Amino acid sequence: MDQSKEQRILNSVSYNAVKGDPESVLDCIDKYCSQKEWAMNVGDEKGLILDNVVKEADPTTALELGTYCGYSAIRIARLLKPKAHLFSIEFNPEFVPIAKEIIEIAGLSDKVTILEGHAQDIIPQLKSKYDVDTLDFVFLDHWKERYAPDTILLEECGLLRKGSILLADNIIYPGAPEFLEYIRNHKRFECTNYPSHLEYMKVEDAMEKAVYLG
Ligand SMILES: Cn1cnc(CNC(=O)c2cc(-c3ccc(F)cc3)cc(O)c2O)c1
Ligand SMILES: [Mg+2]
Repeated sequence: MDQSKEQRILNSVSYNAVKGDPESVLDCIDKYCSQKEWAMNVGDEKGLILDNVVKEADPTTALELGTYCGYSAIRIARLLKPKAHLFSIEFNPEFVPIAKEIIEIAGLSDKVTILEGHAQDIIPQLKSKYDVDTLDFVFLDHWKERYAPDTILLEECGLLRKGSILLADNIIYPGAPEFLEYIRNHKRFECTNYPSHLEYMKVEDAMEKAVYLG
């Protein structure tokens, strides 16, 4: 059977990246996806925004919705302090083993736990099954129409605390209008918009940061 695009990305990383060097894995994926095959990694331009917000949050416990090939998990995990940890939820069973392998090549397997399943099923288990107290940082990059309901679910599960930082990808393209409406009209969130571009394209996109006020 033909290899998938995601398998080809893993092949490229496995062949070209320096084992244990997250930067070289990121550079390899960005090179492959800008020169060979486009893929929906957050990419280098929006990746810098992600880096800055992670540095601002300096999270002990972080959550990512939408692992895909592990690119943003590596961007986040490489900035985490020694005892900090990232949980990343991915529903597509084809992506999970590829992301695990790419994160292993980056040398970050100890800092990232990939949870396979739908966010709405796993979020309610984070406290009981994964010993999570509250989340310091959440990166939303999964199905765009799930951003709003899953944000509400995070709050309902008591996973957000005063100062928790949410960052959402693809606010413009593909777009997350319900999320934007929800987050900007609820007094419990303080929002900041970061204009950017769709990964590897000249198409306009943006990220939205929302700080939970408790
Ligand atoms: C299958 N699947 C597993 N996870 C997801 C959630 N992510 C997205 O849907 C997603 C899509 C795009 C995108 C797609 C087509 C296009 F023409 C332009 C942009 C970009 C992104 O950054 C994304 O995060 C989808
Ligand atoms: Mg995205």
